[in-house]
Amino acid sequence: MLDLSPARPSTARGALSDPIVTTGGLRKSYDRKTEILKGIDLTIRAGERVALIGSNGCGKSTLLRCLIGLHEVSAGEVTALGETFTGLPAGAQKARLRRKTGFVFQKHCLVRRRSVLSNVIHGMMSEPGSWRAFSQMTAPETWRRAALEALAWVNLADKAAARADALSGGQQQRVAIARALVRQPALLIADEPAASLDPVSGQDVMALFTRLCAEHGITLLFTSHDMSHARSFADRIVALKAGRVLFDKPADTTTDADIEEVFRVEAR
Ligand SMILES: Nc1ncnc2c1ncn2[C@@H]1O[C@H](COP(=O)(O)OP(=O)(O)OP(=O)(O)O)[C@@H](O)[C@H]1O
Repeated sequence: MLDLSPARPSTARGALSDPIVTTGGLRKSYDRKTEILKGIDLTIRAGERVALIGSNGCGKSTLLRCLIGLHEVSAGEVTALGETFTGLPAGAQKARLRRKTGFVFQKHCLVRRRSVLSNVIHGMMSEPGSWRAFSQMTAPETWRRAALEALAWVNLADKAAARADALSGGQQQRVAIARALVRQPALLIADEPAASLDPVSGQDVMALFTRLCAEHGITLLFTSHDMSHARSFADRIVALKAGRVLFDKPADTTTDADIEEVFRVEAR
């Protein structure tokens, strides 16, 4: 059931909260020829909002997937949400990681013909008895209530009975956010969540989920090609270039020159 108490108190200014995700020397290759990530050392602390930036194909999505055990790490170690692993997490670790993590992707991947409410209930899939999350008809009452509550967070409670494909793209992305947050995960991973939206809807969606994460004490790691989103909605910006961390600094001290360097094409 959802905890509807006020947002958990944030860490006192200046004090460091506990690490939620740590990597040491993380390397990733999909084949023997190309190494995508060449030794990533990263720490993300509870309650932080971190933007991961970098040019197309630099490995942002690969890193996100390695952190939560969706892709195998070739070398190095990951500790995420209390689970430490090399390679891939063991089955039980993977299940625990999955339960504590929410995902939002560029393509919201809703089941088009199902109701908005059923789609949000699908967010319960990793819970024990997950078959019951298949539809609102089979879901326990507590899950239905949690899903309705999550829909209220994204201002779509009145659309609960509508078919998912009857909503606009921006509304569908808000449903995907409700689905990701319905279990109140400790960590929200968002891979270009606003990329398929128009500028105004994209801004609204970013503002909405960063506010919800802050209110519910959820740590946020998102990728974006929109530097205004990275600067406005993250506390920290981590830039990847050529398989390494180019910089990792507070968003409010990241300069235009820093950003230019991220996207500057090296002379061959
Ligand atoms: N499952 C996979 N199998 C093989 N290669 C992959 C796989 N996923 C990604 N890659 C390759 O890894 C590299 C990094 O891809 P990735 O999607 O992580 O980059 P990205 O920074 O997220 O890119 P974009 O900004 O374009 O989304 C690319 O060369 C891509 O082709």
